[in-house]
Amino acid sequence: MSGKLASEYTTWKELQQIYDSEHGKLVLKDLFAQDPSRFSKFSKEYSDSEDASATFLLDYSKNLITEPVLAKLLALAREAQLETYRDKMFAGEHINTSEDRAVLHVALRNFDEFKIQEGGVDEVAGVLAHIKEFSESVRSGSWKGYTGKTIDTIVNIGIGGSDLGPVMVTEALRPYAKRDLTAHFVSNIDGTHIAETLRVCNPETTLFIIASKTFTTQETITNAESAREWFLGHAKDKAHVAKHFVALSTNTKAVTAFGIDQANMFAFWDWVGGRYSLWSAIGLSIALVVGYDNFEQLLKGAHGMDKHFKETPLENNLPVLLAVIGVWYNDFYGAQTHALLPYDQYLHKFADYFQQGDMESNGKFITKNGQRVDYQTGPIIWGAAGTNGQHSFYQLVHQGTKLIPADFLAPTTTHNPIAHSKHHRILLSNFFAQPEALAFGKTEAEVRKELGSGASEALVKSKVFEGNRPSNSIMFPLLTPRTLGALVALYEHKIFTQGVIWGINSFDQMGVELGKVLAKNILAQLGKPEDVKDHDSSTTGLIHYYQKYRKE
Ligand SMILES: O=P(O)(O)OC[C@H]1O[C@](O)(CO)[C@@H](O)[C@@H]1O
Repeated sequence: MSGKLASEYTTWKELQQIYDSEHGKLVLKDLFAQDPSRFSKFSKEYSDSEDASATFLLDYSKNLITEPVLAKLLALAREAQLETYRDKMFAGEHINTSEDRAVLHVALRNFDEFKIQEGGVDEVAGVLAHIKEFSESVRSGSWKGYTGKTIDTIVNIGIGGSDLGPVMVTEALRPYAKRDLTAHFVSNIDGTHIAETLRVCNPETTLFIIASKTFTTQETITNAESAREWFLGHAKDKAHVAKHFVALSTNTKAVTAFGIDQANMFAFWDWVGGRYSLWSAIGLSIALVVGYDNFEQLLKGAHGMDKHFKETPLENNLPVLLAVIGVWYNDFYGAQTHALLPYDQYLHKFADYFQQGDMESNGKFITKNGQRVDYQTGPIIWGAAGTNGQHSFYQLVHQGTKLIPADFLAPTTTHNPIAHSKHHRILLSNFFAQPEALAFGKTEAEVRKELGSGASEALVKSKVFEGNRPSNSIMFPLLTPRTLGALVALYEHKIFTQGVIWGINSFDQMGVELGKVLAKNILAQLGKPEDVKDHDSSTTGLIHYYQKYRKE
């Protein structure tokens, strides 16, 4: 990130030349045929240096790369000064320049290993101790509600990063969950979300966790106020709020103004970005559901990946490899999306989580220096847990007109080996087959042979799979808290690396502001048709339609 646009880097131009002259030769079938050691060249095993059980294999051999292409992509990362920016992040420099903030989610899972200078870093251990003490008191039943009953339900009220991380992780770590503690997550301002949740809650045994970094987010505060009103409708006495409402926030003033005791507030700091906050107090619901020890394992797993990212040469650095290969497709092949396809039902929220993680981080057309980019930045992230996607959108992935790079993820061992792991073997056979089909396809000659001479030309053509569609495969022994931590941090650092290459600030989110301001203005005009002012005819027409048909 040298003040230049990425497209001005020498290596970028060289990559463009390579793409222009050689991409036609990058055919996976041929690349594998020419090199029997391609898999061993282009795959790496990660192992947490302190706990070898947190390990995974990254196979990136089914990508449209050769050793020279990969070397040039890594040279691009170097020309963008990735190593310098990585070190700045770990040192606590204010690399979030537009907000003049450090970017230190890595400090939340550091356990005193790296030296990081920034106010609040020395308070991390204290907040973790608070999370431990509180989560253990709720889980053990010693924390009592206003009628003396133990808590059996938690409702996390938050949105964006204050919701998606806890949702994704509590789903991913269900095998470790306390089964008699029900967790709900309310995010949407649509009253249906809180109403349907409260319908199944008992005020005497429910704990509300109000999760908001700023404690000003309209959705969260409105939902929290409705929850408090519902609660007081039953409990009557405001003093009981202390037993049933806690806050996770950086904004002490707003938390106390809401009526939550400061003793029941779990703090974090402005250097924790919302979409990187599951490791902070925002993870309280995770600790409640899976227990503090498992939450700590999650943090340690992420820390292991932080160490790997910080200390490993780029050639062997897994987040960097994923990032530069992503840049290859995004900026040279013109791919617009990237699919995350976990073959693990527990990871069914993984793509949703990284939709915010990646798209809110790298969905930007202005560089840190205020220049408009002349290349694509962050891809559209999407996906679903296998094998559901196969019966839905894989048709387009295999035979559509778009190039869709994808990551396939799967555990070798399932938490649910029902029917002697028959389900898991079938699941994995699909996990192995899909990348193979994408990469190698099926030729016209093969189809003809299969159909015999009577088949129509149209039928033959429709059954051809062009192949040469790239993917990464990630396999791990079992989805444990530590492995999950490592995987999430792997993608976080991939996003960071791509942001550095593109020269953008991955840590602000100015693009969410305009809609919020317009909505505030419109909210004040919803009363009467004559109040509706200063809009285009479409927006005015829509508001008038609402005013005509609404029922209170
Ligand atoms: O935690 P808060 O402050 O309520 O913010 C929620 C979310 O809103 C955003 O600021 C914008 O969508 C996200 O970055 C953030 O995760």
